[in-house]
Amino acid sequence: MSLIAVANEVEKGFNEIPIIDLSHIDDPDPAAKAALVASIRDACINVGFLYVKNHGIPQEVIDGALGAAKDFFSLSEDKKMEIVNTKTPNYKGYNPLFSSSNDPDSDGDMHEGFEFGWEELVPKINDEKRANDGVMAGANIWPDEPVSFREAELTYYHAAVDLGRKLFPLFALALDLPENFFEDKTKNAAALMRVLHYPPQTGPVDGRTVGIGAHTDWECFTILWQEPGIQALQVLNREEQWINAPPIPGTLVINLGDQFARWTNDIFKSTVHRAINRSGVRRYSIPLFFGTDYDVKLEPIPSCVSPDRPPKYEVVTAGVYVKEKLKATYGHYYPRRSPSTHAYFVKEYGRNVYIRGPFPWDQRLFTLDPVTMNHILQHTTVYEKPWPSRRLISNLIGVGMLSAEGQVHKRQRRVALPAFSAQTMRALVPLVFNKATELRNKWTSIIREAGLKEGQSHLINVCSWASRATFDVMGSAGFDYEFNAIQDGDNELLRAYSEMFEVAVSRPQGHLRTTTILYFPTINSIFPDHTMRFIAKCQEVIRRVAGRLIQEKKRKIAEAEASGKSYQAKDLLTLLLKSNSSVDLAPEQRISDEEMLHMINTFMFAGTDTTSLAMTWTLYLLAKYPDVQTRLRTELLSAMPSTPIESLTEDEIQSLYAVIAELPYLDNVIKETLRLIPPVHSSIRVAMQDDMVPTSSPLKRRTADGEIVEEHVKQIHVPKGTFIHVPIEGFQLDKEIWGESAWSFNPDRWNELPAPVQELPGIYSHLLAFSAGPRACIGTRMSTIELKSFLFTLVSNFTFTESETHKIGKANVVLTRPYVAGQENEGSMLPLLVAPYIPSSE
Ligand code: HEM
Ligand SMILES: O=C(O)CCC(=O)C(=O)O
Ligand SMILES: [Fe+2]
Repeated sequence: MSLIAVANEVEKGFNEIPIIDLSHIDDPDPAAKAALVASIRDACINVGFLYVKNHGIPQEVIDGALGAAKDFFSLSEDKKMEIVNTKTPNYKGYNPLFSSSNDPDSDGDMHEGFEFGWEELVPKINDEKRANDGVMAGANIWPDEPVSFREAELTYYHAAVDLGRKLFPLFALALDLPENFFEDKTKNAAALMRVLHYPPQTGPVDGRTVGIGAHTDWECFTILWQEPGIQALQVLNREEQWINAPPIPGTLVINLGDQFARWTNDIFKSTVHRAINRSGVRRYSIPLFFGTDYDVKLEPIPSCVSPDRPPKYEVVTAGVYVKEKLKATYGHYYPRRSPSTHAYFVKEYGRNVYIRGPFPWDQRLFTLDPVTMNHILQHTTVYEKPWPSRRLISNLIGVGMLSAEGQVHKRQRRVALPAFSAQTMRALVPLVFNKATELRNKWTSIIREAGLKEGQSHLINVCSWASRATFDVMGSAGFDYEFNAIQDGDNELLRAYSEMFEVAVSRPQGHLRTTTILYFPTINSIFPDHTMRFIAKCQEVIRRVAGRLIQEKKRKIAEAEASGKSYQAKDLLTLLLKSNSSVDLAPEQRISDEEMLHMINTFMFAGTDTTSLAMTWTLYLLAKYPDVQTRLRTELLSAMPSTPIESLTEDEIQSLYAVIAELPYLDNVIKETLRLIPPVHSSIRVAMQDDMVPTSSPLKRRTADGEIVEEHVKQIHVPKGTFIHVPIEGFQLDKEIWGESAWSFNPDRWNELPAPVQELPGIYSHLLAFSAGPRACIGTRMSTIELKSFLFTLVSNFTFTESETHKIGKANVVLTRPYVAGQENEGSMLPLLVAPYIPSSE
């Protein structure tokens, strides 16, 4: 009977998973072998899953791998992040909680893992297998602790690979193929192994947050060890019921993957499965995925194809297939960890959660309740910025508005407010346009010098250019000073500022600080000596150069006044100085020259990188969503005057900007970027006294017998000293507030916002991106002018495309910055392919 006929006869689906005894695997008796093959064939055709007993992997080897895995996962997050998988081209190393999405519709898998591929236990100089294994190519990365980790995992790996090598002939026989059919296709053992850790999950399960989302495996077959005693794995049968696949002592699970389904034209099943750990304790599992060599073509075996069963799959190369899957699973353009962690908290514990920080005094309120957050951000005398984060900022830029509290802050904010009024901000428009045009010209000449032909594009690190541009704008709009950063960047003051700010986000152990700085601000508040000396040097330059600017300005204002005129410059410093000397200001409310310097520093610090990141992320999202880019460009071009921008008068620029400011799609695109990727990821406050805080969502509490009960209360008690996490991104990506599509980029959502959005505090379109209340951002208008003017100029003149070879990741290092995967140590970067826009090309 043909294989297809057999399949047709026995194909009946399943309600349980067969257990197959491998003790006869080497039995010379043909009948014993045939019986084994028949039972395997039945399992492969009907279930795609089977258990094997007497598999031959020694218990000590399993115990060793498990023990080392447990030790590894109990290391600190920072330690594990040293070998995070986005640093390698093929996702070897550590994948943090929620960083993978086996089910693309999920909110990320609720497990952390470690992945590696072929490697000899005793490394060989010329490891042919490793050199030849294509997709798996590139060295594994191992943690330096636990010290036995590499050896323990590799020992299990080789035992499992040996088992896999014995299984291939059985599968071949089950397919009526010669026993050695797969031999020349698996020379390099393209086997990937993962060790996985699933934290317990007790909150409601809604399919979006599960240990590992519903998926099929990608290779030929998987050898899966699961921790005894913990049910988590489930397999989907034909009736779409989830069948439990509990660990059975002494067995391993073998399940078939997509490569086999493709070889066999779906006669062998690659069955959907998932894992949810609701046991209340941690769970570990170890899958080893056994595929064919990289270059093997996944062509259907002739006996699996007939006129009635035509080929179901396009022929692809095995390695390419796995590579694509790896990218889809691990290569999100930004990690889902942070929003998933927030969603997980809400699901498990509700919208108001107390969490314990790393220190005994560190009790934190984590809230995603809009009513609670509004109270906290409005009551700035009760909720101050905690001293550790204030000290961090003050150490760098002095006590300016960002880090001051109480009377000092009030005084500074009062003096500064007039300088940021709508009217004075509008006066800056021509100056911002000048800078945008300068950047456009710079890019045009860079592209021209590259000698590009029509239709070609040039790789431009937009992140660095946006940063130069916003420094220039702040220099000239802020204090009438030309950094000339767009031109050459070689300016003493520019270097002092950028190097000093770099320190704030530097990488202490050669890896990025993640959100740690926000969650645990004390760790970073005390700089080591050599860093302090470096900062002192930068501060000395700033004091000298910027101090001189203040004195010069004061002299000019005084000179003008002496001659009966008023000094007419539009920069913030002039306005500040004027506002500070205004007759209605009592002398004790004036700020000193020293404080004035700290204000300048604060604007440099708070107003440049934030805006340049907003610009950078917008260009990135436009590259990522070409339809949005085209639609935006069409809108922008409709506002383009026939006269070149350079020849417009200041008044004409003002009228042009008045039109641009009202363009609806541009506005939507900017809002949507600031929502999806807010430059400031989160902030923190501390309660200076006991307080009763209003809440609009139930509190969850665990009773003595472990049950979770919900209490409907109107207020919660916040004791003095409690830290309050301000989850800016958390609110902006909340699916219960913004709807199911909250994590995707959709500028049109702003035409019709869901009702719960209106409840959000936030000074800018309900977003918390600029915060809310008396300590909200003072520069919202200024950054909007910058964003609109620059995007207008850049998007109408250039096209932006993602670079295939630069995978972009996002890290919260004080601000949310882009990094190129594998090049994190080179600093923040966002290379995009840029080409001049030629009207007929669209
Ligand atoms: C897209 C660009 C910007 C974003 C996303 C942004 C965001 C924020 C946020 C979230 C805060 C509150 C910080 C906290 O509570 O910890 C803040 C405060 C502040 N921002 Fe901005 N900002 C931007 C641009 C600017 C600009 C252009 C300036 C110009 C000078 C500026 C000056 C300030 C100042 C002085 C504060 C402190 C206000 C206070 O505490 O009274 N920002 N900003
Ligand atoms: O942990 C488990 O039981 C399942 C793991 C799995 O399906 C996978 O990693 O592909
Ligand atoms: Fe799987």
